[in-house]
Amino acid sequence: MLHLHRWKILAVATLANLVLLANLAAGDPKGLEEIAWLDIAGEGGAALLAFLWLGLILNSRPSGRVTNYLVAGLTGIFIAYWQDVLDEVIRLPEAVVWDHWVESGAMPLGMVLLTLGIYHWQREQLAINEQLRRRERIFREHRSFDRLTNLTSAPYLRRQLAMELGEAGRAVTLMMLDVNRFDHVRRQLGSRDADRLLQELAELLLLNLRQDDLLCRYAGDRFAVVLPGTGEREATLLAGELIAAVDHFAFKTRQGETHLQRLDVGLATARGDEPDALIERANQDLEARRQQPAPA
Ligand SMILES: Nc1nc2c(ncn2[C@@H]2O[C@H](COP(=O)(O)OP(=O)(O)OP(=O)(O)O)[C@@H](O)[C@H]2O)c(=O)[nH]1
Repeated sequence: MLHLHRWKILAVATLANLVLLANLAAGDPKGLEEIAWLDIAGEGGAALLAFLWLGLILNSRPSGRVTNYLVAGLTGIFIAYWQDVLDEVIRLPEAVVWDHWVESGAMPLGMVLLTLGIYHWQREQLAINEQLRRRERIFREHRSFDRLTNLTSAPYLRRQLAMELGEAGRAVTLMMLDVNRFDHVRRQLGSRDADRLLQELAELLLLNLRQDDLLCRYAGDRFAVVLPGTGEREATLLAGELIAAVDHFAFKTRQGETHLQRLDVGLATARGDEPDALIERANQDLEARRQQPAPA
């Protein structure tokens, strides 16, 4: 990500150099015996840490308002400490006052901007968490994520189901979704477009689910949805909505051709099952529905 922010990095480096040049132009280097090394270590260490935080922020964030606040805040803090360090090695004449402004002005300004940045960052994170809910539901475990779709995988599904099924008195339905004849689709489109189709289908399904539902990639072209607090009737309605959404999804191949696909669905509402038994029933239901003739 650092390459996205090269202007910001250049601006901070230029500012630090300007402060150094202004100190050199206005003052004289102190003798070695005058230097308080402990102060240099403390203030220099703080400047270095502020610079390191700046690098870490820039390396992990896209451009935008929140990043600008964080960078401006940390730059203020870094410059204040940098001036502190320069004060230790360069003696400025009594008449010079701007160094006090750099030190005492940049620090509180930096703190205010950093606080604003952290406040907006927190709001941004809450919004992202809301979006991630349908992928993660209750806990976050990044080793469980499927690289292609960014959805969680079958072991994660089992753990979530175990938690849901442990909650007495609450209906839970498991929905299995499978792309019809995906093997044929993969041969027709090629692996790269088939990969992209799976990714886009995952996004489409997420968009059509409710806040508390959990979508996982069960295996290959099979997805699973945990529907908490949902009985058979409601789950059937939801399944119909997902089928309709996929029916109307006009996937575009890299050649710009339209490809249409169909989703097969299986449902199983928990009746005291263990996770594996519920998954098995949902898979069986999917296979049984496939055998039924398609509605005219
Ligand atoms: N491109 C791509 N293909 C995948 C991926 N995972 C599984 N597949 C392919 O998905 C196909 C799944 O085939 P099947 O299990 O026969 O399922 P199907 O063709 O949908 O058959 P039905 O389920 O009976 O409709 C295989 O060709 C796999 O190679 C993936 O991540 N990317």
